Amino acid sequence: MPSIVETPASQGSGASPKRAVENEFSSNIHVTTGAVQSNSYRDGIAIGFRQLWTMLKRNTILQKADTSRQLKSNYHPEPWTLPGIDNCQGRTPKDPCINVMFTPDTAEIRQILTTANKLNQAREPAVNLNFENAMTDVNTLPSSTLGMVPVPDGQFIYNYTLTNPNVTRFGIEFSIVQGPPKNYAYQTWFNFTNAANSTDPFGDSLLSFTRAIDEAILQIAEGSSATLLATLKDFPLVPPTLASDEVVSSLGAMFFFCSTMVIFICVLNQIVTEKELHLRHSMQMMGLKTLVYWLSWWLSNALLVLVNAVIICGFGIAFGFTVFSNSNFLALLITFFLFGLSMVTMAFWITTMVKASRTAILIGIFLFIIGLLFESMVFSNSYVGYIWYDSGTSVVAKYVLMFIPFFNFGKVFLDMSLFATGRLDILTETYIPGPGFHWSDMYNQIPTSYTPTYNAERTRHPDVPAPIQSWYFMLMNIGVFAILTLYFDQVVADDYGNKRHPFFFLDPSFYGFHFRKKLTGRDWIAAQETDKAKRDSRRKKMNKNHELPCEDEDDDDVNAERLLALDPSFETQARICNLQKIFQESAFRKSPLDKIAVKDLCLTLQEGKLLALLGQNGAGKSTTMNMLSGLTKSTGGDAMFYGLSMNSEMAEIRSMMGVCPQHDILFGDLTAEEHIQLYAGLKNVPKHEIPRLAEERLKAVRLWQVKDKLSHTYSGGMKRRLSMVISTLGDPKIIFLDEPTTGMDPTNRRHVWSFIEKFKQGRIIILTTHSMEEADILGDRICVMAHGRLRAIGNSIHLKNKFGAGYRISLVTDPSNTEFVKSQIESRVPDCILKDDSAGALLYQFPPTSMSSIPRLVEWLENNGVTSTNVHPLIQGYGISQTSLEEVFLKLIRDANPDGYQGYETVKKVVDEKPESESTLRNRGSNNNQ
Ligand SMILES: Nc1ncnc2c1ncn2[C@@H]1O[C@H](COP(=O)(O)OP(=O)(O)OP(=O)(O)O)[C@@H](O)[C@H]1O
Repeated sequence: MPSIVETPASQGSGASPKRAVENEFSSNIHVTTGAVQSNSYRDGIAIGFRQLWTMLKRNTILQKADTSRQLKSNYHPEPWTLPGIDNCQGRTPKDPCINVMFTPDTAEIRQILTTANKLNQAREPAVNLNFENAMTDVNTLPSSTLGMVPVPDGQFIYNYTLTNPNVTRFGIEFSIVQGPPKNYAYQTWFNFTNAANSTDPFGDSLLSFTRAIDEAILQIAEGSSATLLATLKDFPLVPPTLASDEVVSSLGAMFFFCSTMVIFICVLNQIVTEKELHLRHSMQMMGLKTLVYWLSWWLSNALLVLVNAVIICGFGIAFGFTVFSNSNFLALLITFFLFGLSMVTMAFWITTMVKASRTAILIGIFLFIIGLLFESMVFSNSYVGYIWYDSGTSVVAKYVLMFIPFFNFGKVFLDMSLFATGRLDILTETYIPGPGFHWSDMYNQIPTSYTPTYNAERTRHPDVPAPIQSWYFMLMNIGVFAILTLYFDQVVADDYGNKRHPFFFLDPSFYGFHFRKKLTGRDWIAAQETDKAKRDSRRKKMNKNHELPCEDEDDDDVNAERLLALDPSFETQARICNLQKIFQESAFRKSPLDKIAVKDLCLTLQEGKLLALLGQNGAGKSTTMNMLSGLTKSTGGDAMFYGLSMNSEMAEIRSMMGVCPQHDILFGDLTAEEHIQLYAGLKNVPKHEIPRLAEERLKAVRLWQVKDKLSHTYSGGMKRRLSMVISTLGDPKIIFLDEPTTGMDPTNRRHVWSFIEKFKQGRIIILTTHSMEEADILGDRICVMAHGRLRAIGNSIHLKNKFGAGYRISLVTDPSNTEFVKSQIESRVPDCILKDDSAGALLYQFPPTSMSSIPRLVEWLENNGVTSTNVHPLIQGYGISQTSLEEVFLKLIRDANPDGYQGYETVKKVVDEKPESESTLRNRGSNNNQ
């Protein structure tokens, strides 16, 4: 401890006492602090150990004190007056019972029991126990309460108490060995449970009974040499197998609900994935009917649900669950089947509103959890399970519950399990087997004995309907969900924006009744013109506040094609008139900013003449194909194929149409041959023809060798070839091929080209492509689109001549002759353009206007070229080439994009040039401020 002392130094220096204290203190502190620092760690451990030791000592002392106090009380218990044995009680207070069963029945044992009875009489309360007739049958129940009953042996006591729980109060099995010394041994059987004849070993009655027997033996054996051995044994309990049965009956609805819900989630996933991959659309384009589509899914899932129901019922019976073994098999099977079907149909309905499979699975899991909680909480006991049927429950709640399949399933399963598995009587703890669930029970209202009294004050019983009602509700669920599926499938917009009017079902044409007169070709064309005029005036009105960019004039050929398409006297197999597609920015209103993907397209199509559609990305080619194939609804105009209108008779057109969409329409888990079988089936190709067709077509596109491989193992080019072949099934008169050769190697592409070339006879084929070579080779007519409009149309030569730069001639001469050769060429073709002149190599361009002069020039080149006689020719060599289609295409695209083509569809000028609104500017300003 630092000490405060006055040192001589402090005194001498005249320092204040405070300073002296500080100095002293601080010097001491220094030492002390050092000592504390060096010892604190060790001291800390030492202190810890010391504290631990102290606490251990304290605990030992406390424990010793506690034990000695307990021992003291055990050694010297409080005195206790033992009561006598009172009368037994049966399963219920009214039921007769047996007080004592004893064995063996000898005079000596009767003497012991008589003495014990007498000794018992001396206590309060006491019952007088008489000897009764012997009992030998374990199934005999007493008709009145019995005193002391002789029985054959200990095994009988075991069996009897097991068969008839809570009937017997005590059993006593003697084993007396005659001495000397004589040994009195006995075993007392007692009821260990808290019910009815409870003989709680720590309570009074068991002690009273053994005490009475012990005293009786001591009294009888008094004066002789004897030993006494008393043991205790509890009666057997209800076999443990009942426990699992109890779980199945109370939570079965939950367990069995799970297997059906797995099917539910799978259905959601399968159908939405099919939609997501556009496989459903492709099948519809190939003629698949909506009703057939749903019915096929429904039937295949019905089979799955049936198998699931059979497996559940089979396993339930095999494992011996009473709810299965004690119920009518057919009733159980129908219950599981109807539940499965209603969940499957509910899944169908959900799929109509979901577009992504991931969302579908999440919804499935969510409903699974909700259902699981529902089944486990509501239908795990009859109290909550039946509370909904009370007159006090709101009618709305009842109706809402009716529409939930798992509510109806839970209810009927609860009914069955209550009948089948019986119940444990709470009062007597006795298992009372159920009467079993019979077919007739489906029609009977649930008896009030099964429906708990749950309102103590008003003691109401819910009026629980017959189980069959839940079946009716499940059937109703199936019907309602099926109707909702078909309705939502029509009115919810698909990926292509197709949807019907919410009241489409009021239109007689939906049911196949067409009261409107079919238009003749002339009237149909007139209608298209009127329609276009209306559209134009509407659009003008809407755009009056927006300055639209000036559109350049249509090309002559395009105008001529328009006139031809709108000329009723022109005979052709198909024509497209003023076809238009606008993708709206907002689902609710039209706006000048809506995307015009295709604008007033007019075309004529002839059999045997393939039309190749070229255009930059986003030009509107696929949208045109989608409209023509019925995948997307047009927003204006129409097309007529063989006298059938695209807008109103698409179903008929589809029967003669084949489509190879831009994205492959293949099922990963089907082989090439199975695809042919599927789509040929949809196209109604005669069954016997399908194998021949498959071989012929697959060989043509070189897929025959891999016909048995699953399509997901195919390369991109192979998938494209298969999609192409599919579009040709069913001998279609109209074929749409949207970029059919994308991703194919040159060899296979040529095979496909030759296949298309042969196939186009007698058919209308429209093909879109980005390959100029493909268009050049296959296209009888080529049209180029840009920004949704037709820019040029004609055959390859015509387009090259019209839009190309003409011919190019390159030649080589001796540099000394260059000027002479130039003068000769320019005199023969005055409007030629010299493009290159270097070291005797000349490159000339001849515009299309100079076409007539070219033969003369070629003749002169030939005469002055290398021949067998002329070894030093003026012209050492020359070559002539025409402008390629690619150059024509690039020129047209350049013309259509005066501001430069970025490689993608530019946003409409009107958007670019739209003046920034005040609010936008304000927002920008505030963002900058931030
Ligand atoms: N569902 C849609 N919603 C909005 N705009 C769309 C939709 N489908 C297409 N478009 C737009 O319509 C225009 C034409 O698209 P389309 O797919 O027909 O072009 P394309 O000529 O087939 O292009 P590509 O050669 O790239 O296939 C594009 O600007 C595109 O962005």
